[in-house]
Amino acid sequence: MKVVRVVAAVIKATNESGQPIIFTTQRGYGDFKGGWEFPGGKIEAGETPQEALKREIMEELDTEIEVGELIHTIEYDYPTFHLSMDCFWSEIVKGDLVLKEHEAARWLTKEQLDEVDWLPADITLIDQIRKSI
Ligand SMILES: Nc1nc2c([nH]c(=O)n2[C@H]2C[C@H](O)[C@@H](COP(=O)(O)OP(=O)(O)OP(=O)(O)O)O2)c(=O)[nH]1
Repeated sequence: MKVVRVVAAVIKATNESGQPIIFTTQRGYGDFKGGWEFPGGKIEAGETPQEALKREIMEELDTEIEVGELIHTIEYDYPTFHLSMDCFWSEIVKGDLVLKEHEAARWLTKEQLDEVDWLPADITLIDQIRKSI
């Protein structure tokens, strides 16, 4: 099966009440349109995962991020391809998260993590994030 190598940013910040919040975006096009995900995309030849992630977030959200630790590499079989997705903790360095490709975005507290319809591959990661924020 074809393997698709993707990187995704779990962007973390703090709300007015001091609670940790996580940024998520809704797909605006394609097979998974309407599903919620972590922004990111495919790694191009010659890039490290961290370089790819910084590039993708700049392209999609006009924002510079600092890429932190790897949370987990999701391995998931979709019907037509295998997804291998490195998910990194990230923080905003500069920019306003402008939605250039996505339909919508939300900041979620730990309690709100179940309020959106995650892409199938992301569900296992959500439990891990809930435990670690
Ligand atoms: N970025 C991202 N992709 C995800 C997540 N979960 C998940 O299953 N995917 C899948 C959807 C896509 O098939 C692939 C992501 O690649 P992509 O963002 O470059 O997808 P795309 O369809 O826009 O591809 P393309 O038009 O740029 O070629 O991984 C996630 O949380 N973030």
